[in-house]
Amino acid sequence: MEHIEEKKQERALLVGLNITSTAKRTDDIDINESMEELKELAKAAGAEVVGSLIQNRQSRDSAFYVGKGKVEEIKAYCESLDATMVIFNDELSGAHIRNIEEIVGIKIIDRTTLILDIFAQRALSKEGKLQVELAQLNYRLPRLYGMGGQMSRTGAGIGTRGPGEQKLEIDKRNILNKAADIRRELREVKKIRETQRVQRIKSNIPIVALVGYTNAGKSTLLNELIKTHKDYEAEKEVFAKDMLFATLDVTLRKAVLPSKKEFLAVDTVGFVSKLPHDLVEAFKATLEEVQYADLILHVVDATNSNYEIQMKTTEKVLKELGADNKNTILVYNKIDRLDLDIYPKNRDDVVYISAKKGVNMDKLLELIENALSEATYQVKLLLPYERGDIFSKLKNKYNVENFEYVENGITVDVNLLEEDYNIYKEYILEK
Ligand SMILES: Nc1nc2c(ncn2[C@@H]2O[C@H](COP(=O)(O)OP(=O)(O)OP(=O)(O)O)[C@@H](O)[C@H]2O)c(=O)[nH]1
Ligand SMILES: [Mg+2]
Repeated sequence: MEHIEEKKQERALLVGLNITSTAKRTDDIDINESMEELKELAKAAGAEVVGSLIQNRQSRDSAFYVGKGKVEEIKAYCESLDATMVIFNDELSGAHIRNIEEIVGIKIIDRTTLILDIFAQRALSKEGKLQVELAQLNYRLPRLYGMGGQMSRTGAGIGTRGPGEQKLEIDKRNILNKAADIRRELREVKKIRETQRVQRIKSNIPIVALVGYTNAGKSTLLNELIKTHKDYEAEKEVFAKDMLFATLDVTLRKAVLPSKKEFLAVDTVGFVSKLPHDLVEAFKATLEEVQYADLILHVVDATNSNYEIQMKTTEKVLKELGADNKNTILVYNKIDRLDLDIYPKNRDDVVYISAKKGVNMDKLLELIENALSEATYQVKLLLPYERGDIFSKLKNKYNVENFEYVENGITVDVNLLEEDYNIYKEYILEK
């Protein structure tokens, strides 16, 4: 049985283009590092990487991306390596794929397809699956006439999972209809999510979202954070592994602060450089948890030689999500692997930890506690009777248990978020 499985594994040749002419953007990963990451992505998708090459060019070739001569070289190289597919490090147009495929004669995919494929393999929740499918349809739409014969003939394997093989051939109209259906379904899921969110906000439990580059240690940290909660059981731990995109679904778990106050820790999908825009778009719904979080922990793998670029990538995605102005603590992780005599000093918004070894967790929890306590204000409001609208708004959003009808209005005890504190300041009776 086993060797049959092995036979099916794709043998991938990786191809990168290093553009030499234009001024290099500072947030671009070095081409060698980028290829190393592509290799990890290919492995995460289940392929065996049999070779890797980089082409230096002044600019990309309009028809063959890396140039026709190079494509011919790739063909010969693939034959000698017995490769079954070629993975390009950038997003290709439909014409590029078709032209290159015609010469090389085996399946050609790009980085975007590879990432979408990993997501399609890993998505577990209904919402996750819908989101990936939507991203795949959006990717395919402009390339409908570009995906060549190889794609349709192979029938299985990386790049063909998801919406299914036949769907590659359905016309644009069908794809558009399908995309509209998925959007509708996602809106339904979103409604449920919103209801849950309102309940959470009403219960006054603050939400702390763990975000960061893939493999930074977000899930490991979440598992460490939840251990002290009274309801902790091993089954509540989330999947953490040395693998890109180990996490795809957003998971919320209860954790507890030194003051015994509870908070909800949210594990999220990791980011990666050149993350397909369609995917960010599609995952916006899931990542809304991040937008609504009271606090963000930006988890960074401090041992990664590219950690600064990884941070920039994460910040860029957060900005796209509209969560860049959130209260954030920078968490440098994996310091157990840093050979330091003296650890850098922790600051109010920066902490150095080892999630795996549980180093400096007390310091992190203290920072979370401080950040969260700043975020809410316990107040007594006096709302005049003609402002019943405010009272209903507060009742919808907060846990309003203590209120009283008095002579000149309603007095309400409520723990306000900063944004509402600023809006309703004028009605404060006492703090
Ligand atoms: N040495 C060391 N390894 C760690 C630490 N934290 C996490 N790791 C390892 O890093 C790898 C990735 O950890 P995860 O927690 O899955 O990372 P993640 O950020 O959730 O990754 P994705 O879900 O793929 O985005 C695992 O092999 C962890 O064991 C740490 O503090 N020290
Ligand atoms: Mg994870």
